[in-house]
Order: sequence, then structure tokens, then C-alpha cells
Amino acid sequence: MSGKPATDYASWKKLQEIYDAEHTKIVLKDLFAQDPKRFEKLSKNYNSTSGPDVTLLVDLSKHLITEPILQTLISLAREAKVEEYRDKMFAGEHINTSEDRAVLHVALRNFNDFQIAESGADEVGGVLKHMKEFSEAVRSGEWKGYTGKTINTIVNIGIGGSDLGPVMVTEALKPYAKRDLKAHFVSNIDGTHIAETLRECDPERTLFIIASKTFTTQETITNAETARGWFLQTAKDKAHVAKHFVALSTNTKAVTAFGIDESNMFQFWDWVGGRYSLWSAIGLSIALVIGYDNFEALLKGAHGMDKHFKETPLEENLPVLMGLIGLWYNDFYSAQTLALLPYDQYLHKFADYFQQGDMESNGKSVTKNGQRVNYQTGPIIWGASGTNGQHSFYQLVHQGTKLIPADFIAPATTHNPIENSKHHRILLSNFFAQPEALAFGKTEAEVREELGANANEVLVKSKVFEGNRPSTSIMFPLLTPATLGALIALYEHKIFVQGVIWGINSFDQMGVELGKVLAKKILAQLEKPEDVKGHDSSTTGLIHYYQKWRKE
Ligand SMILES: O=P(O)(O)OC[C@H]1O[C@@](O)(CO)[C@@H](O)[C@@H]1O
Repeated sequence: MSGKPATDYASWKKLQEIYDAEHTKIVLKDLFAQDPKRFEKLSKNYNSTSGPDVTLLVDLSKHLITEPILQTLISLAREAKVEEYRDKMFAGEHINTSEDRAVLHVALRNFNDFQIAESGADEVGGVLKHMKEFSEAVRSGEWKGYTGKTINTIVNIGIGGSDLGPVMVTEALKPYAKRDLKAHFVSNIDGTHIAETLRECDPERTLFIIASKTFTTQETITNAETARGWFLQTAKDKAHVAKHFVALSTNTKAVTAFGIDESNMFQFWDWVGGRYSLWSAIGLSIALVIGYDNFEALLKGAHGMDKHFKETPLEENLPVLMGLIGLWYNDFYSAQTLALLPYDQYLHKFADYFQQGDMESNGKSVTKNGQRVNYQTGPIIWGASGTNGQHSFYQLVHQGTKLIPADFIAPATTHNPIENSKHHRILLSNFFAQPEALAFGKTEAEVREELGANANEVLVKSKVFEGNRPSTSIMFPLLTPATLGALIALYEHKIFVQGVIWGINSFDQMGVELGKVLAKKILAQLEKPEDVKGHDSSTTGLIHYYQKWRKE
């Protein structure tokens, strides 16, 4: 992340020339007709070279790219020194320059493979051992509550990266879950979230996991205090807190001040970004739900992708290729968003997860040198599981006026082959058909032939599918912990590649601070109308409406 404006790169200028001269002539239907080997050339097979076997197929052939475009994109990555900055990351250099921190989520899943010299990196194994011992004690029933009963419910209290990763992974790996251990995730400060959750909990059998890197996040600390108060209403004695509350944090002082014993704290380090932290102690709820061995497989699957990213030439490097193609649409085709469309109900939180992962990393408008960018940076990430999205927003994706690059993701095999896999075959038929329809559409002539000679002209026009809408298709044999780990790491490194080229710091998050500060100021003014000072008429009016109509 040199901080150099991306538009200064010769390759960027070349891409702009190519786009200006050729983009109207890049037609997927023609590209496939001209080259019967297009799929063979542009679909990539990933096979892990370490840890559990993981294979992925990443089909990039339905993209609006030609060989010259791809080569120029790769030149851009080279010119932006993507490889050099990747190596700096893996080496533990402080590439998060605004916070003077390393960026080492790869160290959390390294298992002593790469040499990583950063304080704390050598403590990862110890924390994993503590997580293993603790999760096995809870799952086996060895860990008892204050009345001697086993734990049958865990409540993870955290928000953002202290919530979204555990939620997404425990949903995605539900087939591996211990079904008699209920997991709840409370994130929102809205009292409804914790109130509705506590209705499901037995204080004698519930373990609260307070997940917070800083241990200062208002929502999390407030929810944790409410949970503790609720627990003590029954347990009475504060000494019992130790058996029902653990903390995941970098802030030992704040954890012990809250009243959680240091021996019940699972530590991580400042070089773990919140949105990159599911591999750390923040993953304790994952280990509790799916078991430590499956959690370790998740880590090792990610490590396999780390090796691929670290060692593979740009031309075959999957995070690099996906990052470059995404940038081609974002910065030259003016696509504003990226749709993540997993055709697997277990991955229904995948887009939610990468809303933070991508948008909190690359939603920046100032380079590392403090220059305002004059080009687009991070895309808006959204999506839903298939086939649900087809009955919701696919109309716009197919026939709207916006270009929406989409990533389709699916397992060849389902964990639920019910009805002789009839459901899965129908699901996959849609997974295959949607990218085909997006890419190749339906011509006016085809519509006329369908509707007959006297077809209503308006109807004909309304039934045309312009096509030429690009997508990536990712497939794998089965959604296993290791496969999920590799898939998440693939997207993490894609985000890294784009941030380097845009010259931004993908690893701080200044943009989340102003709202928090203003909220704290308003919180102190909510009592009486005369307290409301220093705001515009809209904010003032809204607060007064609340003060007029609130019941509590
Ligand atoms: O884990 P914690 O420190 O409680 O932070 C929670 C989340 O809050 C942020 O918005 C930062 O304030 C995210 O970056 C982070 O994941």
C-alpha cells in the first residue's frame, strides 16, 4: 500500500484506454464463440498443498475480459507492488500505518509454518490450546455451572467482527454442530436483542462469552452488564460469575475490571483486525459449537489458501485474479456493488460477513499518503442465498440499468440429500442457469420466435434480456470446515489486493468513530427538550418528537 494514487499507474492508464476503445465490443457470447477453450483457460482449480484436502473450482470465464485486458490487469498488480506488500504483511511489517500495527490474521492459522516475527505471534499456540481445553470441557460436561449442572447454552455477546464471523461460520458449519448445545449471538444495543435471547436461557446452564477486541465497545459492555445482572438475579453470589462468563479480548485490564477472571480470558493481539478475528479467540463460540478439531480444520483450510496467495505467481493467484477483475468493474465499468450469491442455505450469512470484511476495509477515500482519491474504492457488498434472491432482486440484476457483478457459490454435494437429492439438483440447476442467463441473455429475435408473429411490440422489448452481465462461479465438493476456511481466506486476500492497488489502508476504520461520538453527546441530552443543544433543526426536531411520544 504505497499510497500512490492508482490512476498514476501506467497500467491503469492503459486499462482506461482499452475500456474507452473496446468496452462496447466486449461481448461474452462472441468471446465464447471465438474460443471453445475459454472455460478451460479461465476456470482455475485450487488444490490445497497443506493441511486438509481442499479443492475449489473458480470459474472466471464469464467475465468481460480478454487476454490483453487480463495481462494489463496483472501488470497493474505488479506495478502496484501487490507481491511486495503481500510479503510485508506475512512478515509482520506494520502495514496498518495509521495505527502502526502489523496485519497478521495469517499468523492465527500459521501452525508454525511461515516465520512471523511479531510479539504475540508465538503465543497463538497457547491460546489455541486454552480454547481446545475449554471447549472440550464445556462440550463434555466437565465444565459445570454454579449449581453443578452442565452448560447447554452459550451466548456470544459482541458486535461487528466480534459477532459476524462466529455467526457466519456456526451457521455455515451447522452440520458439524453439537446439536444439544444452543448458541445465541447478541450484538445490537437494542434491548430487544438481549431480552429475547435471555428468554431462551437457563442461568444455571448458560455460558456468556463477552467478545470484544477493545473491551470498550458500548453495545457489548452494556449487553454484558445486563447479562451479568440477569444472571446474578438468580445466582446472587458474584463468585458464581466465574463459571458463567468468559472474555475474548486484547484488553486484560478492562476484562478484569468488568469482573471476569484473567484465567477465563482468551487473549488476542492488536495485530488482529476485528473483521479478521474469527480465527483468533473470537472463534471460541465456533470451537464450542463445532468442536475444536473442526475449528482447527477451518484454520488449516485458511492456511492452505494463505500459502497459495503467498507462493503462487500473479497469473494463477486466485485472490489476485478475483481482486483485479473486481477492480475492472468497480473502476472502469463503474459498477458500484458486488453481489455474493451462495447457493447453499448454510452460507446465508456469507454476504453479511463480507459486508464488514470488505466495506470496513476498503470503504476509504483517502490514500495512505493522505490524498483524496479521484477513483472508486471499495464496492458495496450485498447478497442472499440462492434461490431466495431469485424471487427478490434478480429482476434488477437481469434487466435493470445497473451492472452488478456477482459471485455464485455452490457445493457439488449437499449435507442434506433428502428426497434422493431432488432438492439439491433443483438448487444447482438454478446455480448453473442464472449465470448463463446473465451472460447470454435472450435476443429480440428469440423473444419474437417465442411470442409469435403478432407479438405486442412492448411485450417483446420487455422480454429481451440484454445479457453480457458478468459473474464468477465458485464450486467445491462439499462445504467442510477446511473448505470454508479456504473460501473466507480467498476473499480476505482479494480485499487486500484491491486495497494495495487503490493505495488505501485496508486495516483501520476511522469511519466508525464520528457517529459514536455524536451518539454519546445526544445520549446525555435525551432527558428533557431543553437539554437538546448544538444540533441542526432536523436532529433537534427528531429528538423532540421522541421526547414527546416516548412512554418509558
Ligand atoms: O471487538 P470490539 O473491540 O468490541 O469492536 C467491535 C467492532 O467495532 C468496530 O466497528 C470498531 O469500532 C469494528 O471494527 C469491530 O469489529
